Amino acid sequence: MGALLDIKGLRKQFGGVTALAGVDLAVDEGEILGVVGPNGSGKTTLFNSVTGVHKPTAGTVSWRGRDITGIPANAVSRAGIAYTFQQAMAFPGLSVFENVQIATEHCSNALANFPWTTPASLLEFVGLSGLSEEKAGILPFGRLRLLGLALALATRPSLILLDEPAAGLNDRETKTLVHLVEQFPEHGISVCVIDHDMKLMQMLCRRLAVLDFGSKIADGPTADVLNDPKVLEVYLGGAL
Ligand SMILES: Nc1ncnc2c1ncn2[C@@H]1O[C@H](COP(=O)(O)OP(=O)(O)OP(=O)(O)O)[C@@H](O)[C@H]1O
Repeated sequence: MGALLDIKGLRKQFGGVTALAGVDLAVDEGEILGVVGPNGSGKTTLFNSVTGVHKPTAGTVSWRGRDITGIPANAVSRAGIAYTFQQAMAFPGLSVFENVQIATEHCSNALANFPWTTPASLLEFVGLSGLSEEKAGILPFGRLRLLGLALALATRPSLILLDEPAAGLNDRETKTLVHLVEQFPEHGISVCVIDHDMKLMQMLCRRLAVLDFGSKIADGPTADVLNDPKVLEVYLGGAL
């Protein structure tokens, strides 16, 4: 069986800056894949070039065997790919419940056996039931992150791209996040996650891909990749 998401030769140029220099990356059904790399190595550009935020300069993105290269963000979402940004996106003046309600109402994906089809079930899953009447704008950062996860799940995706989901979270919040994300594959949701927190990546991902200057320099089982001399060299020549 082919990969769920199959990226081939992806290239993104911003004027004279080569953010992606021809990246191949496949996400398989049911996996949690990690993408790491130093600042500016192209991780967010990779997500942006898959999700319609940027049009790739060259290369292809296939989704379940269909070419989706350069399609707009709303079409990517309808296809079943959700994206959580580094900054959680929610309407600050609306309640937590209303935010999730709007997201569920705009969902047209009919994923069989999807467990969280109502705003209440989504809020319960991410542990925000008790805050459903609060305005999203007053939520502390960690809770806002959980709301971002609920909003992504509300689109009933088959794949979620998480961009630095644990940035700014404390240890307890990070554990909560890991506990939630670990459950996604058993509900038919694959995951591709970017983060700098190697402890988090080791907890979540059996496979890691490493970007450096817009090129993939390693891709394989997490423990192997973290011991790869090329990867150690990129991380300041030190142990991770
Ligand atoms: N919209 C843009 N316009 C111009 N250059 C950009 C743009 N977005 C990214 N870049 C450049 O592309 C390169 C890759 O950036 P990107 O944000 O993808 O890296 P990253 O690995 O996600 O970094 P970080 O870990 O710091 O978030 C960098 O040199 C960055 O300055």
